[in-house]
Amino acid sequence: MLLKVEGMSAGYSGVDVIRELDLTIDKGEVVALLGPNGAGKTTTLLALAGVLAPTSGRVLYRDAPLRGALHQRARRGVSYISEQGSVFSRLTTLANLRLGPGPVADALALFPELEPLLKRRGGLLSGGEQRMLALARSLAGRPDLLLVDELSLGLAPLIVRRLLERLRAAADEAGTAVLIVEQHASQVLAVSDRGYVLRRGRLSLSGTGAELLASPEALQAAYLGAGADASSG
Ligand SMILES: Nc1ncnc2c1ncn2[C@@H]1O[C@H](COP(=O)(O)OP(=O)(O)OP(=O)(O)O)[C@@H](O)[C@H]1O
Repeated sequence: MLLKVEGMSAGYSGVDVIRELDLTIDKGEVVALLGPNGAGKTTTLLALAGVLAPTSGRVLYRDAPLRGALHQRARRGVSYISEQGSVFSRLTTLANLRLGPGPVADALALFPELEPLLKRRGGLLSGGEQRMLALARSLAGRPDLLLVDELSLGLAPLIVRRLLERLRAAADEAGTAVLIVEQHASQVLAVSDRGYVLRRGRLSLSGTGAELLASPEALQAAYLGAGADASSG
């Protein structure tokens, strides 16, 4: 198992907003972390990225504790793309790519769409182009574990599909394990091996991507808190 999270709790100012989470990710797996607004998805990623310290539980990465700040985790192959896109808005696309952990040529091979945009400042790129830039930069470094927050926020479905397919390819071709946070379930589950649904900081449902897609009622119940719900705390 690449990543094993056991009983992880984390929050802000001494108040836990995620509680006792258990989750695993294997090499080459795409795992969706789903749930309604405020469920704790971003908080989970922040805790795994080293931005936020868990208040309890263990996080094992390749059987050893995952510790330290984001840059220290990056050396162990962990990459994190925040909801804001992780793009430096005053730097050009090219400068953004050069700051990345891998060759610029590799980033451009993954997203040739960026080629005509190399001289443009990051802040002037469209939302979709910024997401491509962030993904290209990260994937060029061939991370072992990629944590991605809200890829689809405000983007056209076609672009979302392109980005998700790139992530699936990174998992299949480079063995990257991807944990992807999404509010909208169906598109991401279509490329995911497994999914977890968070509700009010606790896991309320999990299954394979196919299982979760095949049972929209269970998924909806997990979001709304009806039916099979373990998140009443
Ligand atoms: N910096 C913060 N300080 C205090 N509380 C916070 C902070 N960030 C988030 N929270 C609270 O923690 C809870 C979980 O937030 P989180 O952002 O992890 O949810 P989410 O599932 O990612 O939601 P969304 O889909 O809306 O982004 C929410 O109740 C939120 O208000």
